[in-house]
Amino acid sequence: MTLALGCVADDYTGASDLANTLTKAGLRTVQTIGVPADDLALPEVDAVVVSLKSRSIPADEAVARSREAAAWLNARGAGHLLFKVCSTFDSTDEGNIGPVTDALREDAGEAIALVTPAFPETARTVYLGHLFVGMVPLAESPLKDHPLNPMRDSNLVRVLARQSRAGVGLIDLATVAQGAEAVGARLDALAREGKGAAIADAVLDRDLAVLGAAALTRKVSTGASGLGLGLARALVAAGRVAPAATAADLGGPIGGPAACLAGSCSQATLGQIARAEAAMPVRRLDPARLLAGEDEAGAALTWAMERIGDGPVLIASSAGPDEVAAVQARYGRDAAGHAVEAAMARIAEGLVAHGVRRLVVAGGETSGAVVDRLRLPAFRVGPEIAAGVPVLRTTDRDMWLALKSGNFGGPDFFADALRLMP
Ligand SMILES: Nc1ncnc2c1ncn2[C@@H]1O[C@H](COP(=O)(O)OP(=O)(O)O)[C@@H](O)[C@H]1O
Ligand SMILES: O=C(O)[C@@H](O)C(=O)COP(=O)(O)O
Repeated sequence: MTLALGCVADDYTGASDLANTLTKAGLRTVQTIGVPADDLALPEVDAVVVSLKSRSIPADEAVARSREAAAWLNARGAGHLLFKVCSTFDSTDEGNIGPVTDALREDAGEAIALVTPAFPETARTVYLGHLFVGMVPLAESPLKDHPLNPMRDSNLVRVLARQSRAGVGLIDLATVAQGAEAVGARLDALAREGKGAAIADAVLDRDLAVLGAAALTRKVSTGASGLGLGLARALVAAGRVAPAATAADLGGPIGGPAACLAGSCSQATLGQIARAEAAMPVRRLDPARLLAGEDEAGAALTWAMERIGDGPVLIASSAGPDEVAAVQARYGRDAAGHAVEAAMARIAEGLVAHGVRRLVVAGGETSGAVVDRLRLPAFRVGPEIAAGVPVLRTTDRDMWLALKSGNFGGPDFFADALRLMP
């Protein structure tokens, strides 16, 4: 297998978002969980997205795991390496986007990497280095209250500079509007000034096509699904990939019981859970009781088993910013997050042990915890449920999954997802 594009994603929902974008752009794509074992059988593909759970771990560990993934992809001839980060640039000043970008760029022998989280399809745009989420700057969006990575600075040149060894420059929209050569020249100029990364503006998909073409002339870039789209278009335009004529055959219906799990506390997910109440039984975990050592997971599982024969159920830990802050103040941010993730993973394991083969998970870290516990090695990518969220089919057994980024999906996401998972 010779890969046109190798991708290292810092979380599992982000990886399926990217795999969805690449598939839609015509690249045959597979998503693996972690670095694949040597004996994992993978179909012939143009792109592999290696999913890591490295967004919110110590930077040195994120660097080590990303390097391992990059080495696996490079050994399969990856022509270009994309480090997939969140379109809302989720990270803290202690890491991990800067350190991983520095490491992958240095390993590839490059002086500078192009970086952009722009993803206009989901209303993430970058102008003069400032990230906008919908109509507001990042620091005024709900991401300011993210439980693990509260984003309080919209200026990504500043954000990335605080995380990076080398300096960070800007490729502004006026330069992007001049085309890929102008972007390349700007990258060269910034590299001569000693910068190791450049935040690139992008507002429309056509800006991403320019950035993709410019990025492809180097070995490494960092971005969200939008840059993936740009790279995919550039690969097809350069004749390095023949766009797949038909979507991969993912196999027939699986049937049986279905369940949804939500650990995201994003505004979008909170709204989707409220809407789901009309369509299915919803059980809310009590994180305070869970952290106090009560068997919330066991109780939720018993509750689910009593109902799942009649239709899908939803179990959610999600809470609004005040409730999350109260739990974190008492138990600590990481301890609270890990305890809730562990409970979700245990519930998922119990559901699958009782025959659930259609599972929807909301939240990046939550999806990581669940998929790891279920030991799923890789996914093929199916139809899109909502922008950034595809249906996934496991490669080693008959199971449908949807891994939803907290922020993505329409108001009826849970019902929409289950409709596409027969
Ligand atoms: N009620 C809660 N209180 C505190 N933390 C929570 C609560 N519910 C979920 N969490 C934690 O918040 C984090 C949400 O992150 P994640 O699953 O990545 O969602 P998103 O996709 O919105 O970023 C997880 O670590 C999860 O365990
Ligand atoms: O780029 C994005 O916004 C998503 O692909 C993503 O990474 C989302 O992360 P979570 O919200 O933590 O799921």
